[in-house]
Amino acid sequence: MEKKLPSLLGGVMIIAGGTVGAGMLANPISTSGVWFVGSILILLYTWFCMMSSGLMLLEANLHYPTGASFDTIVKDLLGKGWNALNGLSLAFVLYILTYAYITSGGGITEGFLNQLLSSSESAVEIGRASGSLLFTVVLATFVWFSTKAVDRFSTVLLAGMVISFVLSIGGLVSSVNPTILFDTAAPAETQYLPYAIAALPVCLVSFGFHQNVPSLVKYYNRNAAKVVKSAVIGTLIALFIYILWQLAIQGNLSRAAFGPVIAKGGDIAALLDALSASVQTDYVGLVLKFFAYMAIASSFLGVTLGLFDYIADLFNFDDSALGRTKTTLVTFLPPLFLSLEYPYGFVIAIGFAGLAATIWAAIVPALLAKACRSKFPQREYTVFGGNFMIYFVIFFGVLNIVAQLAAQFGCLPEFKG
Ligand SMILES: N[C@@H](Cc1ccccc1)C(=O)O
Repeated sequence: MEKKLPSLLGGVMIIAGGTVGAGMLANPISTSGVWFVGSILILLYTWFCMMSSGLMLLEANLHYPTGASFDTIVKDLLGKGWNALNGLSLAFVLYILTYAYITSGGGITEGFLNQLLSSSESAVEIGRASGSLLFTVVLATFVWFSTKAVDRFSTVLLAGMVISFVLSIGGLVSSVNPTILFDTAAPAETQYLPYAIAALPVCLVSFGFHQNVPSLVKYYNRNAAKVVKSAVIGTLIALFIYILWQLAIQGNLSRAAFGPVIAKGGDIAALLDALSASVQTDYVGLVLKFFAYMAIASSFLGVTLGLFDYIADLFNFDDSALGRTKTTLVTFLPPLFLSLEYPYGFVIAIGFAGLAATIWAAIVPALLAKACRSKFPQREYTVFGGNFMIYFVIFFGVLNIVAQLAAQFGCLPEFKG
């Protein structure tokens, strides 16, 4: 008798949960130059390409035994060189995201503690470094303790995120101001289009979920139709949430008000403070801060758990208390030091994560699909659109790389608010 497969809902939640994360916090800032209408088009384009590349990964994955890792598949289909590049870009994304989460989580921790410890007579300033340190130590302890501890805590965070998102977004969406949203009060010569390209790599990060594809193949016992449906619906849910988020932020905070936030490297605490100042109710600003905080913490746990396992494997650290301590130090110390040295780098770091994620989450999956179509005559599942889609996704990947490099070398116009 065949075992019953888990319901579709489970897979949709795995994909939606893996996709939605702190990456979305950077979207309104990185798209402040093109503003709302342009940002929706960029999100749609990015969603379509990232969803398709996820399906290409699935196509390649199905030619290998269940549980086969990225490493096995890339080595077999594309060779050692690509595999090394793939592994490096993956590790880089995990490290740089950890740094981004520490800077932003540290900033919010600092703000909360300053508020909590200060009285009307004496203002307490614990400083950014203490905020980052505290944020990292508390969360890293969960990771050090066990995967199960991370799992439990993530579930609590996820529930908190859903509640606070609904509470704050409701208020913000109802107070959207069309003059701000469509920037109708801006002078006629205002330019938007030149800022479109720079937003791409940041949006790409917010649609990254590809590390979950192999687990889903296992979860549904190689039933391709279920995995496809989960990936499409799960990423559509993410798209819907991101559009609501754009509406809430860019409908309340004017384009010009992004200047000071950008000057602080797109610091999330700075964004939330600016927003609190422009919406009337204190309560919305506060709930939103909680939302952002939990989004950062849950992404932090997800990403660092992946990094932890990767490092333990790479250095052969065992699972004893001492082994786990070594792994914890190698996982968390480099990004922690970087964040103490450069505390305002959230959006810049997300952009770099986009550059590296382009390799393993867009270009490599397309190349894998292409290679497996010529290597294996038999096919269980083929992504729609034939070779055209392969080139479409590769073009998207190359465009993202060019965008990030051009921004790096100062060849793109920079929006400063
Ligand atoms: N999408 C995740 C980050 C991520 C990027 C790439 C791969 C996996 C995860 C976020 O928004 O936080």
